[in-house]
Amino acid sequence: MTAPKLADALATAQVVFDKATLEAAIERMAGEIRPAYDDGEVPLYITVMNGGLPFAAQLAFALGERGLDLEFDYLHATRYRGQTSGSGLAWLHRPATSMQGRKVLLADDILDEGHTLLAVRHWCEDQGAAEVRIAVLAEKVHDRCVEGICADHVGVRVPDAYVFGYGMDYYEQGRNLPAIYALGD
Ligand SMILES: O=P(O)(O)OC[C@H]1O[C@H](OP(=O)(O)OP(=O)(O)O)[C@H](O)[C@@H]1O
Ligand code: HPA
Repeated sequence: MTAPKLADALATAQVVFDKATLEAAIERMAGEIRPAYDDGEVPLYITVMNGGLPFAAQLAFALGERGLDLEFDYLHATRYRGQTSGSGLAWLHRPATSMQGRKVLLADDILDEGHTLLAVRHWCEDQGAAEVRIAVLAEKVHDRCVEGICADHVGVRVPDAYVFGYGMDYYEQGRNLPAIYALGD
């Protein structure tokens, strides 16, 4: 099946957050997160691929500017697989670094229904993480979120529509758009 075209989606999509607003939100988040690591322990910074990549990079620099060192690793768990609705979670890569006794900071693009980050957080806890903190660029506002998950740090709240850009894909396209768009009707 050929994927719907990004250009067609952009023709009717709305910009919900532009680049300047997102950059400011990430700076604010870094300011909020920094004091959680004042004890000098280096957190294990886990990027949730693929969508979390641009946000995680920007947040890492903003934390570095505030004097916080991070140890990097990543995981890839996906339940949308290039589609606009989710199904079962598939783990494509697990971090190689031991989490035993570590403070883990997860960076992802979006908390939508919460299944992905709930499973990821449980996995980190099962691996012996001493603490798991979650930072997401966007949280979707609706009442379908699973019980037992919330983000500790949120950049922006997005409406209940399929969103893309700034790491998030439209059929694996548009991840490097420097704004968040909501898909039109
Ligand atoms: O809260 P949920 O409803 O579980 O959805 C959020 C997850 O979905 C997206 O990942 P996706 O499965 O699209 O994988 P990708 O990052 O590789 O695109 C996104 O990056 C989050 O990890
Ligand atoms: O609205 C979304 N857009 C992109 N990826 C997603 N993963 C969960 N929800 C979304």
